Amino acid sequence: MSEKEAIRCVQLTKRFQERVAVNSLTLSVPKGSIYGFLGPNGSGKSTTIRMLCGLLTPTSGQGTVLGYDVMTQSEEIKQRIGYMSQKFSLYEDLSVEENLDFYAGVYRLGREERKERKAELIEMAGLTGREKQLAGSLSGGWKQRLALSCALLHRPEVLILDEPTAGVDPVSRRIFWDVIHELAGQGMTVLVTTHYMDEAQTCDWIGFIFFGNLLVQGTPPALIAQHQAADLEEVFIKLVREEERRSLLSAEKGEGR
Ligand SMILES: Nc1ncnc2c1ncn2[C@@H]1O[C@H](COP(=O)(O)OP(=O)(O)OP(=O)(O)O)[C@@H](O)[C@H]1O
Repeated sequence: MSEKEAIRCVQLTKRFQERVAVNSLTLSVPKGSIYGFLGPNGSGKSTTIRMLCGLLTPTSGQGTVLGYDVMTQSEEIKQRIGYMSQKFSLYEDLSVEENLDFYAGVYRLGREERKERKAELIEMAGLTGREKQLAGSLSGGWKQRLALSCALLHRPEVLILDEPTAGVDPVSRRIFWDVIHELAGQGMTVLVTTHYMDEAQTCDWIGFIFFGNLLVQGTPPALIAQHQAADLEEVFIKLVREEERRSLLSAEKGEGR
């Protein structure tokens, strides 16, 4: 693993019984970059993320996060990453501040650090004045920024976000992505899944996964040029159609997937 890589997977594979959810995935995320992980529903993005976070054991292959092995060093990884799952893990009956306190406790922050981080993150998320508001009464965009703040309390070096903006309005999405870019500008590595191509367009790197297979990886302009497409959405559609044609052909030849 190079010093410049934050995340590396080599032939990472996850099977659920007969189903191959992630098939021999090899990818690399440079430190300080934003890597957009794209693919249709059910293509293996969340499964990959769960393996990288140490929440799911790979069937085979290798994965490292900041040089730590996902198979054997998941505790070291968990201490150094911030993870936001598809369903924000907030306590709806706790206030903004109480949610932050809860996660500060999980990350075992000392009193002073807790106070300092809470103040910084409340400001960063634009939650000033809402400290006493119940998380359950916040709109989607605020919930999302609170969940991000909770994931950042322990100053992680890598941020892993699984569809953080699903169902959030365009203005909130824009504010959220401004924060993501600011964090990356400060050296944070971000791995993020999204179905929104306007968001993907602003990533430094893109990986497209389909039925567990990583089809392509590159910068948005390089992928658009390679596929002679107008934009990333067209690249995405072309890749999916090509794959569907290929799997149809192999099914006709009796090869199966
Ligand atoms: N715990 C599990 N047991 C069995 N199959 C699973 C499990 N988790 C995921 N799968 C299957 O693995 C495949 C990949 O799912 P995954 O959730 O990783 O896809 P995804 O790309 O994140 O999809 P989405 O965009 O809908 O979140 C799917 O076919 C899914 O049904």
